[in-house]
Amino acid sequence: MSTSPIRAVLTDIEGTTSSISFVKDVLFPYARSRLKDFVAEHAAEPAVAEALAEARDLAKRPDLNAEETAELLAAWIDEDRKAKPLKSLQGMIWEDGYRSGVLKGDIYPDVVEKLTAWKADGLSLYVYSSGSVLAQKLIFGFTNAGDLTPLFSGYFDTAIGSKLEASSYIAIAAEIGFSPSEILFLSDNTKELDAARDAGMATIGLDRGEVVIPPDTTHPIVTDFNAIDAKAGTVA
Ligand SMILES: CSCCC(=O)C(=O)COP(=O)(O)O
Ligand SMILES: [Mg+2]
Repeated sequence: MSTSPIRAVLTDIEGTTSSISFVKDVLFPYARSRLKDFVAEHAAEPAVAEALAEARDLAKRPDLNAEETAELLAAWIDEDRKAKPLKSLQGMIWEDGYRSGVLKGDIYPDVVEKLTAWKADGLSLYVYSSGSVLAQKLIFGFTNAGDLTPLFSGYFDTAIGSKLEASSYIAIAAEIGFSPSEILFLSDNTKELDAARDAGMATIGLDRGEVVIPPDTTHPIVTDFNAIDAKAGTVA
């Protein structure tokens, strides 16, 4: 139960506003199938070169050439590694797909309805996802319900820190200018919810039927956004 009125909602994406199956069965295969060609064509561009260098650093494989680094990154997609350089490159590859109309951000209808209502009710809305900020703007910018980006006041990825560390949530609160206790964090991952609660945020978990929520979790759990009283930071 939150003690101060909630002024902002911070939401995860995969498993919370969009299905895990959309990310795993649509977005990841799209990026994986284009990764090698994308790296071959764009390896000299600064943002791509930086991501490739960061991947080599993370893997402690400074010897890898661009093609070998693309193979390493493809293996990371298969492992669902939430590695920042992989997430940066995925966003760049998805951009073509969204802009050409091949990809459409698949956002749950209850999310569109409730985010719109919460915004109209004066709450500020933010995103915090392992997907890059570019990927976040794309998934919400090119959705099956139109461009939802006007709903959001800001986006955060793991450049601010790991989603499993309380310090990341404290940094987000400081950046958006609210006290942690004025922020409600929504996620399907109870470890992320633990970190946000340790930072002082109100938390609600989403059980969309795709992950096993630990039965002993102490976070309130809902199956969709309709069951959330965002201003109270509790289950409706
Ligand atoms: C931003 S859409 C792509 C989602 C993605 O790549 C990802 O890793 C999502 O992780 P989340 O933190 O939103 O569960
Ligand atoms: Mg998630």
